Amino acid sequence: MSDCQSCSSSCGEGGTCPGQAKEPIDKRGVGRFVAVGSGKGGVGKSTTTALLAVAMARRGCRVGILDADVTGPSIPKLLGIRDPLVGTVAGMIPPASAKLGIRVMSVNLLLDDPAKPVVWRGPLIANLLKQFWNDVEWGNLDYLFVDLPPGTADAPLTVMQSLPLDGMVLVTSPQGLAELIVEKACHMAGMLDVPLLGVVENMSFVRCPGCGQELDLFGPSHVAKLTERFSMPLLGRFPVDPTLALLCDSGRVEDYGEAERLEDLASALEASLAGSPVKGAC
Ligand SMILES: Nc1ncnc2c1ncn2[C@@H]1O[C@H](COP(=O)(O)OP(=O)(O)OP(=O)(O)O)[C@@H](O)[C@H]1O
Repeated sequence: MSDCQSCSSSCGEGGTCPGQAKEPIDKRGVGRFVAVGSGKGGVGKSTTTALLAVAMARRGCRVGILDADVTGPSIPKLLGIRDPLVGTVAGMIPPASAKLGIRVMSVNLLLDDPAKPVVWRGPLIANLLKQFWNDVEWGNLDYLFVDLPPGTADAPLTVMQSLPLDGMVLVTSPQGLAELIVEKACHMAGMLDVPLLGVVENMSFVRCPGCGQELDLFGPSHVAKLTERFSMPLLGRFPVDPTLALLCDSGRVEDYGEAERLEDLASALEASLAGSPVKGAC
């Protein structure tokens, strides 16, 4: 937690000051800690988080996903994980494991009924997110992806301040509104000193099943403006793909067949991360 006594601000927020310097946090056995955020909800942030994890797991990397979207957790559903988790006597919780060995922690794996909503105020959610890092036996991982809650409010702020992030991947879609809101998330990352690793444009186009032509379902892309403005790379573009939607709905996102697109995504992220030394690279 930050120390308000050492801060010149009079915001009265009690430990959530965005401008305050972060104390270094031990990354334990995690090589790369990557947050995935969007600003706007519904653009495919969780799907992209899962695809990033799948791309790295297919390369033989040890991968985890910390589902920080406490009020809208969807990672277990995407990966077909249903069994609730049980803590050990020592108070630590082993994460769940998906088909490719992707380790997962999500609030939905702690609820008796995953359909019940988590109706908690900000401080409770903030504490849970810290426990997801401190009290989970993640073990040694090459990549830990964090599916951030949408927006720029309390919960994403807590994650970005209390986890040892190497950087953040932004997910957007071609709609003007999504681009505008993702800019806010970019500014937030800048305020918190979290490096922007790049942007993934999801739902970029739809391929005509008849002639194969790419159609701009949501209008022309604005992603080049975004990458230029914030000096970050475009990590990948994903089409609106009914097969992907079906795989997500049936908990089989790990079976997504676009091997080349996923490999390109993994390479682009790896290149973006290449600036700083890797611990436990796969
Ligand atoms: N490229 C795509 N093609 C087809 N369907 C997609 C694609 N990307 C995401 N979807 C579908 O869109 C829905 C929303 O995706 P997802 O949950 O990843 O969004 P989100 O941004 O994480 O949402 P929230 O902000 O509510 O957490 C899901 O049903 C998912 O299967």
